Amino acid sequence: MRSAKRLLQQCRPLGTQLEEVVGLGGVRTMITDLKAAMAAKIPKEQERLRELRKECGPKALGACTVEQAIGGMRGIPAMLWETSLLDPEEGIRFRGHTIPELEEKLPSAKEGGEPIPEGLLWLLMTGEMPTVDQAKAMPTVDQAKAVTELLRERSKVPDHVFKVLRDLHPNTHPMTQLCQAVLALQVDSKFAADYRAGIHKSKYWEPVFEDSINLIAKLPTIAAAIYRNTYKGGELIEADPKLDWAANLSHMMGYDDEGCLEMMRLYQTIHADHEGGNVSAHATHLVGSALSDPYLSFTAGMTGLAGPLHGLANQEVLRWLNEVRAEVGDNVTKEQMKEFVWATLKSGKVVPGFGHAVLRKTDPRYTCQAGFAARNMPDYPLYKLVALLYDVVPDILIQTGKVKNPWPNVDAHSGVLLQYYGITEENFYTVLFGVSRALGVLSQG
Ligand SMILES: CC(=O)SCCNC(=O)CCNC(=O)[C@H](O)C(C)(C)COP(=O)(O)OP(=O)(O)OC[C@H]1O[C@@H](n2cnc3c(N)ncnc32)[C@H](O)[C@@H]1OP(=O)(O)O
Ligand SMILES: O=C([O-])CC(=O)C(=O)O
Repeated sequence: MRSAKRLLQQCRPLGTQLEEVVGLGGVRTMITDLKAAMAAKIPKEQERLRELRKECGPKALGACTVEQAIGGMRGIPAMLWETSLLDPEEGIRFRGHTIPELEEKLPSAKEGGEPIPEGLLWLLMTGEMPTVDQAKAMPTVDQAKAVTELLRERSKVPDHVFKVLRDLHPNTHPMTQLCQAVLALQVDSKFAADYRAGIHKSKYWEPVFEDSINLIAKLPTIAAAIYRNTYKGGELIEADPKLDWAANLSHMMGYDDEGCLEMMRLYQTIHADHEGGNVSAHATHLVGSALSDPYLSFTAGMTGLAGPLHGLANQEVLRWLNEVRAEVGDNVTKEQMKEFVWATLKSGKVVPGFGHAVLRKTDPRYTCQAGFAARNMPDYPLYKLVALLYDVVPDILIQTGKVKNPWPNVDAHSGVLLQYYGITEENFYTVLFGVSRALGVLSQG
């Protein structure tokens, strides 16, 4: 199943822009409070959806074939997904912006640095690029910085959640731990409480927003606790109040290298959203449609992300690369690599990190990470090994005659960046993916 957004664009009334607010004395101010920004938009968005239904309700979006029904509804434009749009040739656009555009336009923590996910969250939720405080004429703080503060205020994780994590079987996979921790937080769901109290349906968005922000704010601490419990003897590290959301995740895991902080900001930005038809987004949305609260819905998405054909592929890529290195050493030749790829296919396995349900070109998130690696770790052997795969794998997958997209996806490259900065425990990688994915699937709401 895929987003119906492109087909619906023809029916879209004029887009609503986030308005500047004229305050007391006629001084123009810009909304920096994310909830206020949402409150200014939501009634119009609700109206737009009603209009869309009224005007375009009976229009057909496309045909549905038997193959699509058998193939898990791939390619059927059957879901409205506002936050991102996936083009098979071009890749993902977040609210209309490509990955290179985001790298250029989103605010960063330091001059010319990587984008911060707080800016992306503002963009995903409001549909507007966050302002930065460069035009000093505006009596405002940076909108992305305001999101950093909002998340910091809500970041405290209740003790009972740490207890749940500590009591799990020591072999529990980090993704299973993530799901358990999020479910443990559900006791504090504002949406569940307000629903019980009889909230009017036009107001649902408010407690959903509160739950979503509370959850996003707590995820770095939860992820870091899973990491430290599983691999570092359980000694937790406090958040640093000077750091932003993604940098704090790296810091609480125990990685303070400036390069690693920048890598984590980029990683958390680009993994956030991939339209609505992928398993994690679809599962979150599906469960949410039963009015299950954001904690329950997000957990459904995470159980899907934990599958090896979806988010767990980043773990599988590293395992697979380590098998190559164990068998032939670090200086793998092109011929040895080809043999290894064929052996993988002949044993009935997939080549992890290659192929895609929608994309028909190299994933721009792969290209973005390869660019980061070229800038920051040009001589790193694992980076070179992944670059060699790019030369070898697509040709072989084409020769199988059945793979629709032989090019690498996001998961082919993310492990290289993490390994370089010392985060070597590949079983943990999908948790980092999941923390980022919360930004997209919870913004879609
Ligand atoms: C964040 C993400 O989720 S990105 C995806 C991460 N997953 C991976 O990297 C795992 C490897 N890739 C794959 O398994 C697939 O390409 C998927 C799951 C991503 C997409 O699956 P599909 O939409 O079914 O792909 P496609 O239509 O090309 O599949 C046709 C055939 O090619 C096979 N194929 C597709 N990709 C690969 C691959 N990388 N290696 C081997 N075979 C493959 C499929 O298994 C299928 O075989 P079958 O007819 O014997 O069942
Ligand atoms: O879109 C998909 O099917 C899978 C994917 O790349 C993602 O969810 O990031």
